[in-house]
Amino acid sequence: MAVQAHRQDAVGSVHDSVRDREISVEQEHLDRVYRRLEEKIHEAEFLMQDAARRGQVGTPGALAERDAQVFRAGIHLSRLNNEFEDFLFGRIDLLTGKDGKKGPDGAYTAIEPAEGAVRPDSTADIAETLHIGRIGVLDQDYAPLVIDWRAPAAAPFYRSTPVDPGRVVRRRVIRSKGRQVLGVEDDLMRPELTAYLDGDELPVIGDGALMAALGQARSHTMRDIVASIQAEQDLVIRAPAASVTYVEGGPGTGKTAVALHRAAYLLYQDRRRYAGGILIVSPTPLLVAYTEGVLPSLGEEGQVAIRAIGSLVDGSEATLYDSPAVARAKGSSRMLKVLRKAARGALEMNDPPARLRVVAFGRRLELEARDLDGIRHAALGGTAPVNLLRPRARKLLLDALWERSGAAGRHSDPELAAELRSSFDEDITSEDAFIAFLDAWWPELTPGAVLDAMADERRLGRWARRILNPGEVRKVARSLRREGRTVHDIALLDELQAVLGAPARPRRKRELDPLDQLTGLEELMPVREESQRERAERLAQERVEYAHVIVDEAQDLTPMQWRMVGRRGRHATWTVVGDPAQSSWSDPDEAAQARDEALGTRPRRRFELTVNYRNPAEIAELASKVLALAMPGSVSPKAVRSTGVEPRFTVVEDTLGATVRDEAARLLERVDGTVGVVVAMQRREEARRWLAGLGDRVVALGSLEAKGLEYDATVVVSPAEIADESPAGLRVLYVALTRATQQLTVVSAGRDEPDTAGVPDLLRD
Ligand SMILES: Nc1ncnc2c1ncn2[C@@H]1O[C@H](COP(=O)(O)OP(=O)(O)OP(=O)(O)O)[C@@H](O)[C@H]1O
Repeated sequence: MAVQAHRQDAVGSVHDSVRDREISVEQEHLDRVYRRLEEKIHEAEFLMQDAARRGQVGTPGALAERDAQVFRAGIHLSRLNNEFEDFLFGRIDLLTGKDGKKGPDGAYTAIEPAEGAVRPDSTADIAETLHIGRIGVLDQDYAPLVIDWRAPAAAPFYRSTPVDPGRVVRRRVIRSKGRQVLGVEDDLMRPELTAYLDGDELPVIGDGALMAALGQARSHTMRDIVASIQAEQDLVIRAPAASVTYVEGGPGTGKTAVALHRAAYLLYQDRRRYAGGILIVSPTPLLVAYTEGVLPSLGEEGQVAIRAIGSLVDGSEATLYDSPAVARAKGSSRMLKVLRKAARGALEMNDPPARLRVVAFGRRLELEARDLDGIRHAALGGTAPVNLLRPRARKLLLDALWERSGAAGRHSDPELAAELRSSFDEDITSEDAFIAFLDAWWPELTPGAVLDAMADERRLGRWARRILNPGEVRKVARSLRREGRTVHDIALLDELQAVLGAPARPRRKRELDPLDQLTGLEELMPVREESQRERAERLAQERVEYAHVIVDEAQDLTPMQWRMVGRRGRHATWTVVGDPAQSSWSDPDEAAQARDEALGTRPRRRFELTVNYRNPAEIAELASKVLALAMPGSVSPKAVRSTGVEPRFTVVEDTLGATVRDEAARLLERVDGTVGVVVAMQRREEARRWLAGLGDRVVALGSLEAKGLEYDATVVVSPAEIADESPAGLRVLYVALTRATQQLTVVSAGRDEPDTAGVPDLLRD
């Protein structure tokens, strides 16, 4: 288990003066680091000025050199400025290592202590002290002042536990703001040891950095967890990027946090390889907005695109939700066949001409409907995408006309015959009538046009015969007639793009990371002119495939969505994180099959996260009742905190809206941060009106929108209504019940069948 015991009980209450002394020790170190950073900033500024001076020389070589220098200095400055805030957060005190080897960051590499490091009387000397931060800083002599949290030397900060301490004796979390150290908190990894640092006994301070972090009020954006990553999480973050890293864990186990930190780690560890980009697929735009700040806080953004599953196709943005029945049909792999038929059928949707009439070699030639049908049929027999079959169809038309012309037998000499044929083809294909015919008879189709064509129920009925039932056809067609696209439509559009073979976009130059691959001015210019964010957006738009794909909330991807995501990582390595117990997809087996197809035969390394850092035990226990119904036999993650506040149960008295509003207002008074009100999807709009005027600390969410988010307190409205809304309703309810970090109120209506204490049927033992 990751949460370590503290020696505070053993040593009694630590005297304030010891705490103050330790804070001032860290303050001294932080001051040194800042002095060094300032030196580096001056160096960078000097470089920029110097480079500007050189620019006046004006030779092409000098200009290129100037740009390179300005560029490097600019990056340096921007990194330093960005990471100035709160970038030193940890320290480890270590025993002498097994060998005396040092790594590139100047720290000793041995994981285990040297034989004699601990003396027979259980005393030892601290041989090395490392400070951990968001970036690495070396002093003038190349000794490490701060180790980058992603460097191998920093791993013991996260991995070491009292059970398996390695060389670590004391692990310290440093809290600082700007240039000031505010506090320190220690975990002792070898409580049995008396360790000495510079001749004095090693002091141990504090009552748990992790608990302090977990208890903090939540805002509308996620924070990084770089100072308190736990050992089982660190194993995932630093897992080698070969093939597929597959992570399962219950609500609040840090899957999203781990996925984001892993992206930062991979970039640090092999920037060149990931110049091909990292894609993070998130379930909703709300979760994208919630997590967007984490990577910049870790100093990474440029090469990572975080995109909602409904925004993966450029030019189309999902703005609507489908009803569960429609979602089930659209997400299912049955749609694959429907789309293939639609793509072919759509060629004929605009009443194509029934005959072709052209003049060649002064003769009128004609193909009748029956001929044309035969030709279309033969052309569609090819396996290529429909748009790319057009040249084949054109060729078959010309063949038929050639045959009809009777010119084929005119020359026995093959060369002359070929010449005749080519002038025949040229004659026809330059004719306006033929060009117009081809455009109408084999139009170039776009994914959007085909999807729109499926909105016609009769047409869709034809294309989906024996694949969707008539009820599904009616509902899907109706949903496609609405203004705007749903999240499931986006995967259909992407599939259609593959089926149709939409015209390939012009190839652009592969984006190189300028830090590693400084080759010429063309790579420098855009970087200096764009903000990091603009650059990330541009890269995301230009890229179709990525070097690494991270899928968050993977349990929710439908088979069609897996196909869409799979296309973006055909040659990628993958990190897939999810929790089957939270799946809102009705048929998890079908989705698992599609996932396996997307990931191919790549070997998988499985990891499990077992500790719930979000919910207090009181809330986790209530949620586990729904888990038992939704997925009998599954094990809830272990909650690390307890608040002593039991969930509250209320029954609607007057109107649902008034009760919910009162409960939300009550919670707003009790917590400092955010309040989330989770309702069934059909009540989303209504719920927003209920909360009008309560301020921006409170938000109303449909149950599917709550995915991945968290609030200080939540109101879950009518568990039965949420559970009844879809075949996966109980799992969706489990998600809703696990969003709060401090307090939970459950509001029940009649259909919840509350008992006298207000506890709804679904949440009773
Ligand atoms: N090591 C940690 N230190 C501090 N906070 C942590 C740590 N691990 C997770 N957390 C916090 O726990 C909360 C839950 O994390 P996260 O949202 O990543 O979990 P999740 O597994 O993705 O949850 P869900 O499946 O419910 O979406 C977040 O507030 C996160 O910051």
